[in-house]
Amino acid sequence: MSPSLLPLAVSLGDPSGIGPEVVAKCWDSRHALGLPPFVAVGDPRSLSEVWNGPIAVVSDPREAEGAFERGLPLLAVVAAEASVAGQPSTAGAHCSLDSLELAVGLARSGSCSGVVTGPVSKHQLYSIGFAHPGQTEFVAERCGISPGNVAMMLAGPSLRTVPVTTHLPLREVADRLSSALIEARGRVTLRGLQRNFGIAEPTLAVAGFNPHAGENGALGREEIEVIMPAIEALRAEGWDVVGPMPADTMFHTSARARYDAALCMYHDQALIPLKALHFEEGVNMTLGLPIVRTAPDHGTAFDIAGEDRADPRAMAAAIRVAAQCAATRAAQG
Ligand SMILES: NC(=O)C1=CN([C@@H]2O[C@H](COP(=O)(O)OP(=O)(O)OC[C@H]3O[C@@H](n4cnc5c(N)ncnc54)[C@H](O)[C@@H]3O)[C@@H](O)[C@H]2O)C=CC1
Ligand SMILES: NCC(=O)COP(=O)(O)O
Repeated sequence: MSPSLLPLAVSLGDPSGIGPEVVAKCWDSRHALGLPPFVAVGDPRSLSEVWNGPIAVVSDPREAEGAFERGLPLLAVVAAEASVAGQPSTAGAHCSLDSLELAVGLARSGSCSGVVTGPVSKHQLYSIGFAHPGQTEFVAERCGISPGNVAMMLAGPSLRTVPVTTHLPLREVADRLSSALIEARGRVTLRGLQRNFGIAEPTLAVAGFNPHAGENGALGREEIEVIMPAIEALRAEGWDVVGPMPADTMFHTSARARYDAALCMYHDQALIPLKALHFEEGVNMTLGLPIVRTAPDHGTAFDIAGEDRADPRAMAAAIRVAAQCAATRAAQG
């Protein structure tokens, strides 16, 4: 069986969040949404609490394709206590981590064609000792890649963005930015566009850090001293890189049409434009890994969990993009 035909592993995320609901809704609408076979990984009770559709418990992902038409295939990770939608718990945090671990392992071992991760609560994970900023860095570590050599891409139909720095206090961003980090994230992004999206000669637009990209140094010198050297280093390797661009004018319609991805200096600079344009279908993808990993762009949404209000389209897009990227990679060999 070609790797792109293997099922995807989809972790349910925090069992008290909307992950179980959106995964179940994706299975319900699998034909209308054009979704490939996938196997859910998580606590069966978190699904049954919010959904009365059929669950096909499997013990091996190879059973998922055959089971996919009769029920939502599930590799069970049973939490120490049953979860309550909207009420995060320590047992739920452990379950979300165990589910993530199993799902990533299935992709790493080649049993699944990639992993789609359901939303977890960082706060809950930190409270049980999770030492990574997010799932991105956890998956990177499990794949033997240093966090500096992966990139978190947020992708929607008309925009892809990559933050250079991710989950850290805003006041620490300026100190964390370095030419080496910007260059590394830029290179991972450019290679990731080729590897996952089949864009042979990608164009990367690099955002400035200060208002008006520093106004020639009058409003900050990061553009001159930190960002420009990284751009020049990437150009010297032959990459098509533009910038530093003023961040407030690089996301309107005609500006977006001129690049394949925007490299942004911090989390909200990248995620605000993406979620403003594409919240309902935004996909978070980790570039630089030997495996395919995607996720919906939203979080656990504890405020609406259990109310049948969760929109499954971002999870569906994450599943679809993972399958497309796995197929693109397989075709490249
Ligand atoms: N990939 C991941 O695992 C992510 C996890 N998070 C985590 O999620 C938790 C909550 O984060 P928030 O900032 O509140 O973001 P959030 O995305 O969970 O919720 C923001 C708002 O959007 C709504 N919303 C989110 N997804 C929705 C959907 N599919 N359908 C309908 N409404 C939806 C929520 O009800 C809420 O009002 C945090 O602990 C954070 O760490 C946040 C983003 C990504
Ligand atoms: N804001 C994006 C986000 O939280 C995703 O993080 P990760 O858990 O996928 O690393």
